[in-house]
Amino acid sequence: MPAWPTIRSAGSARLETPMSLAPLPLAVLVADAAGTVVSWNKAFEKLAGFGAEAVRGRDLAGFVEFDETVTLFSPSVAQANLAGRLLCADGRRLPVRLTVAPQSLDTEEPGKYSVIVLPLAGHAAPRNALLQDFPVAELIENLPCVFYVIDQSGHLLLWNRQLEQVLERPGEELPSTDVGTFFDEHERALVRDKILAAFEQGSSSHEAEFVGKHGKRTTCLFNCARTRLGNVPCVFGTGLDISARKKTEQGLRVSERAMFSSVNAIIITCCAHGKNLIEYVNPAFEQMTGYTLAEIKGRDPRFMRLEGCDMHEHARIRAALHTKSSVHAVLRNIRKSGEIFWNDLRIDPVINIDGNVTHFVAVLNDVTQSRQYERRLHHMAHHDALTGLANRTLLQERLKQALEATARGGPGGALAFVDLDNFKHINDTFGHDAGDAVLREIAGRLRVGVREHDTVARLGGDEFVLLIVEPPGETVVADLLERLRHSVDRPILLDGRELIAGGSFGVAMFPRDGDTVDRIMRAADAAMYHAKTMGKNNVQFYSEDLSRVVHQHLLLEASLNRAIRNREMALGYQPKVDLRTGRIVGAEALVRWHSPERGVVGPDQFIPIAEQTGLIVPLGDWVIAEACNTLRALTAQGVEDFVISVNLSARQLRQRRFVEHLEATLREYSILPNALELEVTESQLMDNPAAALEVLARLKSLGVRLSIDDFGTGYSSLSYLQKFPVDVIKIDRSFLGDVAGDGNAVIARTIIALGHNLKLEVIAEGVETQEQLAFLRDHECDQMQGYYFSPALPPERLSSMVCSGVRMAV
Ligand SMILES: Nc1nc2c(ncn2[C@@H]2O[C@@H]3COP(=O)(O)O[C@H]4[C@@H](O)[C@H](n5cnc6c(=O)[nH]c(N)nc65)O[C@@H]4COP(=O)(O)O[C@H]3[C@H]2O)c(=O)[nH]1
Repeated sequence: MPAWPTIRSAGSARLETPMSLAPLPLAVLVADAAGTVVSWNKAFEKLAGFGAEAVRGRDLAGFVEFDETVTLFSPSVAQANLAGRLLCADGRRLPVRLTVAPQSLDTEEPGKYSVIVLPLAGHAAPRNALLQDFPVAELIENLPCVFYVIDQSGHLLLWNRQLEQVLERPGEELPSTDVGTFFDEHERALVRDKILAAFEQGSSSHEAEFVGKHGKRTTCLFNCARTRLGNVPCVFGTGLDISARKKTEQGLRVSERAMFSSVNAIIITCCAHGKNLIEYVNPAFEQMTGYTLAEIKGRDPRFMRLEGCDMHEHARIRAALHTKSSVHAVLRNIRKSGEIFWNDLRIDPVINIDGNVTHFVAVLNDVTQSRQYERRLHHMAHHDALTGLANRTLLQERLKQALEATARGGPGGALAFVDLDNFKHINDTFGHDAGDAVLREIAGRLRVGVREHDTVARLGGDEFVLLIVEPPGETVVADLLERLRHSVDRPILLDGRELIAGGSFGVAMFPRDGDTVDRIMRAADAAMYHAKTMGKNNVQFYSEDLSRVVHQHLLLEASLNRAIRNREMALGYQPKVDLRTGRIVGAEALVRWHSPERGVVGPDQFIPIAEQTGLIVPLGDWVIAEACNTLRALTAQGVEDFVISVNLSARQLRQRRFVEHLEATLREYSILPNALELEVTESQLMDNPAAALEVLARLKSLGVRLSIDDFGTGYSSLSYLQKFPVDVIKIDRSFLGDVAGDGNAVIARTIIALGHNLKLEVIAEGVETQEQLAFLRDHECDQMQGYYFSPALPPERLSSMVCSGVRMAV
C-alpha cells in the first residue's frame, strides 16, 4: 500500500492546545534541537526501565540506535517516522518506531521536538499498559464502540478493546500495522481520504467495513477529529458498529425495490387515529387502477369500491380491519376510467416493535379475466350451448333447491317436461340447421312465457323442461302450460316455410307427486310420455293411474324391442278382391306379434309405441322384406299380376335412405316393383304435403304402387291430391259403417267418383256385409277387402287360396 502522505502545510496543520505528556499512555519524550532530552513521561520511564535521573539531560542517541544515519531534528520537516531500537536499562534492545515532530512550527526559530516511541509488533506493551495511565482509560475501554488514535503515518497510537475484537487481532500487532489493511481493498482509499480529511479539515465521518483477521466483517460508522498527542498531530475517533442497522437497511431496500417492481398492485395504509388512509401505492397499483399516488395519498381506499355490491366481502374486510387481522376477499372495484374490475385482495397488518398494528399492506390482483373465464366455464357447465337455456345439471340444482325450500314449508312448485311432437320430422326433412333454428325459437317462446325466477331447461334433443316455482295453484299451472302449448304450436317461419313443432307436456306437482329430484323428474317424464300416447300436443298431469299406464307402456316397449330381435313378428295377409271379376288380385300385409307372454298382440297396440321409440324403422324394413319374400314365393308358384301392399309409417318415410333401401330389397328378392304397393295414410301425407310429394315422387320413380290409406279422414287438399303420384285411394272403413244411411253413402260415393276422376283405382276396406258389397259394386268401386270375404291369413293359406283360383261371388 502507498505511503501515507505527510502533512506539510503548516497552515493546514494548525495545532490544537498542547497536552501535558504525563497522562499519555504512550512513551513520549521531548528533545531540543541538539537532541538532548529535556522532558519525558512516565510511560517512557516504564518502557525503557530508566529512572528520571538516568534520562534527564541525556542525548537521545544514548537511548536509541537508529537503523540509518538521519538528521533527526530539522525544522523543515513537519514530522518524521523512523525505525530503531530502544536501549533499555536491563540491556534489551527493543525494536521501536519513532515519530518525531517539532513542537513549534516556526521554522526560523527551531525549538523542541516531541518523540513518540512505539515498540514494534511482538515487543509492544499490552494495550492496558498503554492506557492504564491515561486519565479516561476506563471510559475509553468501556465505550460501546471502537476507539482509536492514528498518527499521520496511518498507524495506531491508541485503541480500545473493541477494536481488537472487531479486528480479531492481539493488541501487540496493531501499532505496527497500517490501519488501511484493516479494511477491504476497495475501501482503503476511502478510509485514507477520510482520515486525511480529518487531519486537514479537523473532522470527518464515513462508513466502512472492518475485515477481521479471520474474516469477520463489521460495518462501522466512523467519526474522527484532529487532535494532538503532545505535539504530535493525530486523529482520534470512534467507530460505531452499524452492521445490524445496515442489514436492516439493506433488507428494507430490497423490500422497497420488490414492492416497487412487483406486478401485483400494493397499497400501504396507515391506521392511526381510527382511520385507514393510503400512505403508499406502487406503480403496479397506478397501472391497475389509473390512480397515481399523488392523487390518492391520504384517502380511504374504500373510495374505489362498487356501491351496493359484494356486501359480504366488504363486511369481512371491515371486521378484519377492526380486529387488526389478515383477510382475503374477492370483490369488484372501480378504476379511474370508471371500468369495473374484479379484485382478489389480500390485506395483512404490519406490527411495530411494540406489538402495535401501525399499517396495513394490501396486495391487489386484477382477476377480471380469470373471473370472466371462470364464469364462462361455469355458464358453459350449466347451460345448453345451442339455446342458452339451463342444462340438466342446473335444472337439477334448482329443482333440488326448490324441493328443499318446500321441505322447509315453502309452497312447492311444478315440473313440466315438454317434448316437441314434430321435431324429428323437421330435422329429418329440412336438415339440422332448420332443426336448430326450431329449437332456438321454441326455447325463446318458453322463456318469455314464464316468470324470471322460473327455470327453462333443455335436456338435449327436443326435450325441454320448465321448473315453475311457487305457483299460486294447480289451475294456474294448467293455464300457464296451456298457453305455452299454444305458443309452441304456433307456426315457425323458416326460409319462407311454415313449420309446426307442436309439443306434448307432462307435469308433476311437488311435493304432491314426490319429494326428490329423481321422483319428480320421473313423474313429469311419465306424464309427458302419456301426453304423447294421448295423441300429442296436449298437457297431462301426473297421477298414480297414469303411472300404472305408463309403466305398462314401458314394459311393452321393452318387450317389443326384444320381440323384433327374437323374430316374434309375423305377417297376416288380407286378400283384396276385384269387384268386377271376384278374383283375388292382391293382399294387404298386416303385422302381428306372437308374444310368448301376451299371446297374439295386434298392431294397434304396439305400432304407436314402435313409432315413438323408433323401433318402427327396423320393424318396417322387416315387414317389407317379409312381404317381398311372400311375393317371390307366389311368383315361384306361377301367380301373376298379384300385388301385396304394406303400411308405411311416417317415420319410415322420413328415413333418409328409405328409397335406396327399398330399391335394394326389391332387387334382393327379384320383385317387380309394381307388385309392391305402399300404403300411406292421408293424415301422414297432409302433415307435410310438400315433403310427402317429394318422397312419393322418388318412390314412384322406382315403379312401386302407391296408395292413400284411410282416405276421407285427413282433409286432403284437392290440389295436392292431384299432384301426389298415387295409384290407389282406400276408402276408410268408417264410411262403410252404414251405407244404407244417407251421410256415409254420399261420402263413399263421392270418394269413388273423385278417385275415378283422378284416374285412380278405388278400394274399400272393412267390408263386412252383403249390403256394403252391393253398394260398392253398384258404385263401381274397383276393389274391396274385409271380413266379409276374409280376415288376414297366414302366407301359406293366402298362397293356397290364390293358387286354387277361388273367386268371390260379386
Ligand atoms: N272392423 C273391421 N276391421 C277389419 C276388417 N277387415 C280388416 N280389418 C282390420 O282393419 C285394419 C286394416 O288395416 P289398416 O287400416 O291399414 O290399419 C292398420 C295399420 O294402420 C296398422 N298396421 C298393421 N300392420 C302394419 C305394418 O306392417 N306397418 C305399419 N306401419 N302399420 C301397420 O295397424 C292398423 C291395424 O291393423 P289391424 O289391427 O291388423 O287391423 C287391420 C285389419 O285387421 C273388417 O271387415 N272389419
